[in-house]
Amino acid sequence: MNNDPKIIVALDYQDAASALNLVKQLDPSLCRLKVGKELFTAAGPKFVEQLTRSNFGVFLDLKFHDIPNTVAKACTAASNLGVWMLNVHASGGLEMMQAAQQAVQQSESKPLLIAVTVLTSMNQTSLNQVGIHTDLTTHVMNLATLTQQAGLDGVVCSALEAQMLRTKLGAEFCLVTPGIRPANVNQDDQSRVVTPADALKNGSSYLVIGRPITKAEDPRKALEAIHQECNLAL
Ligand SMILES: O=C(O)c1cc(=O)[nH]c(=O)n1[C@@H]1O[C@H](COP(=O)(O)O)[C@@H](O)[C@H]1O
Repeated sequence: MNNDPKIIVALDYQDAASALNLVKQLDPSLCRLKVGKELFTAAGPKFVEQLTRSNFGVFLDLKFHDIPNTVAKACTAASNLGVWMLNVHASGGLEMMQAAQQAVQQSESKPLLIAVTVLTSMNQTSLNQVGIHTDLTTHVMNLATLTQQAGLDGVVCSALEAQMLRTKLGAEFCLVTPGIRPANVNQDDQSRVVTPADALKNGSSYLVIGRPITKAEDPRKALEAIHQECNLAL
């Protein structure tokens, strides 16, 4: 029995029924679940509570990015759902992240709070297009350093940056890495992709995986194959 599953399955579905159809094929010892903007908007907080009650660790991925007071209040509401992890955008700034962290620490359940650095769908060109001309890797490092300074538990980044962040920010800092693609699997809209085994070798704490599992003919088998590829306990 694995009490700290490394794989977080992204439940990117349009309704609760479709999500539950996948969840019933999975097991809390094999993975955690991520509820993002699509499913949360369609199925709401009650559905998140239903998942947390079913023993799965739930990562509520709403990537809050607003003024500090608004984000802090949103983090309180999210913490009260009993989730395991939630996130904000690091580019919201130091003050916003500190307010978010304070709200989480004042909650009863104190979930892990992490901040998104540069989305894995972005590359240097897309970063330049939004007016950021810093080298992408340096920008990730700057935002991750700011996140640590704000007292958060970790960041969302690409596993391409995990090694650098692990060395600079220490063993305890949580590195959550989406953009995971087993070899020979479609890259979809992701730009910065890494295989599951390489991501763990690079120092990722948790791998966020959506379509390679949810769109597989047999999602349970796809999840187990990733465990085997990474030598993770089944
Ligand atoms: O915060 C996230 O989870 C996230 C951050 C990021 O930089 N890139 C990224 O892909 N994600 C999420 O991770 C999941 C990746 O899904 P797949 O591309 O289908 O594996 C999606 O739910 C994204 O919303």
